[in-house]
Amino acid sequence: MKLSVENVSKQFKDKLAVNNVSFDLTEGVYGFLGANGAGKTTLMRMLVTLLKPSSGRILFEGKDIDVLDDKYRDVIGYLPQYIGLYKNFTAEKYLMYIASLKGIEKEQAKKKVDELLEVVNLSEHSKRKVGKYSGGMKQRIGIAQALLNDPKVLIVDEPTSGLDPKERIRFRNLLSSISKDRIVLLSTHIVSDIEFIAKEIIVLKSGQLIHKNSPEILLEHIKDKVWTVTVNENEVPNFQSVYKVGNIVRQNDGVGLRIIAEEKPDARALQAAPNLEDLYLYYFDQEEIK
Ligand SMILES: Nc1ncnc2c1ncn2[C@@H]1O[C@H](COP(=O)(O)OP(=O)(O)OP(=O)(O)O)[C@@H](O)[C@H]1O
Repeated sequence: MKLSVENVSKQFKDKLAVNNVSFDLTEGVYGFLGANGAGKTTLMRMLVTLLKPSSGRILFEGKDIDVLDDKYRDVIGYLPQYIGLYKNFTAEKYLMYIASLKGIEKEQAKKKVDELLEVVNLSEHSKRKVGKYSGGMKQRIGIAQALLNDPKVLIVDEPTSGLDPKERIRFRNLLSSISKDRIVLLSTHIVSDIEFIAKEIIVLKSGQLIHKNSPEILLEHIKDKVWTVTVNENEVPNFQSVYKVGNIVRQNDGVGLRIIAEEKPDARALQAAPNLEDLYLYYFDQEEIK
C-alpha cells in the first residue's frame, strides 16, 4: 500500500502553510513532528480531502485522490484535533450515528460498534452519556469513530493533548496494535507519543519537510550534540542565554542541565545519548508564530 504526497503546497492568502512537500507512506506508524503552526494540520486536512492543495497532488496506490474521490474517502479514517461529540448521546448511539453517516448498513454497524468499543476498552461504558466521559475516554471514542469503516489509512491529529500519562500510553499502544496492515499518520508535538511506535518520523518546519527517517537515523544527526553538565544555580541563566537548554534538574551538588550544542559547552560537560526530546529542541527551539 502506498500514499504519496507529491510537491504539495497550500497557500492561505498571504500565508504559505505547506511548502512543496513530498513523501511516501506505506504500512506502519509515522510520527508527524513540528512546532505549532508548522503546517501539520493543513497537510493532514489535505490528506483526508477536507482541503485541496494549491499545487501538487496526493496519490493513493498511484491514483490521484481527487479522481478516486469517494473510493478514497471509503478507505480513510480521520481523528481531527478537536472532535465534536454530542454530549447527550451514549458512546454506542454516537458510533451508530457516525456509522450511518458513513453509509454502513445497520446490522453490520452494530457488530462493528460492539467490536470497536471492545478495542478501545469502552464496552462497559457504552450506555453512558459521552458528556460524562473523561478526556481520554472521549479520545478513545474519537479513534473508534475513525475506525468504523476499517480504514486502510488512518490520520490522527494531536490525539494525546489533554490526556493523562496513563491514557497516553494506552492510546499509543492502541495505535501501534492496529497499525500492522494500515498506514497510520500521527501528528504531535509531544515527542514521547511517537518515540517508540513510529517507524519513521516526518519533521515539518515552517511548512517544509526537513526530515523523514527512522528515529534511530534522526538521532544519529545529533549524536555529538547533546551534553549534560552540573552547574551552580546562578550560572543557569548564562547557559540559557547562550545554549538550547532542555531538562533542568535540581541535584544535591547543583543544577543538572541538558544542553544541545555543536561544541562542548563547558569544561565540566559530558556527552549524553540523544533522545527525541533533544531532537525536537534541536530543530524547534522556538514555537513558530501563527
Ligand atoms: N484557514 C486558514 N487561513 C489562513 N491561515 C491558516 C489557515 N489554516 C492554517 N493557517 C495558517 O497556516 C499555518 C499552519 O497551520 P497548521 O494548523 O497547519 O499548523 P500545525 O502544525 O497543525 O499547528 P498546531 O500544532 O498548532 O495545530 C499557520 O500559520 C496557520 O495560522
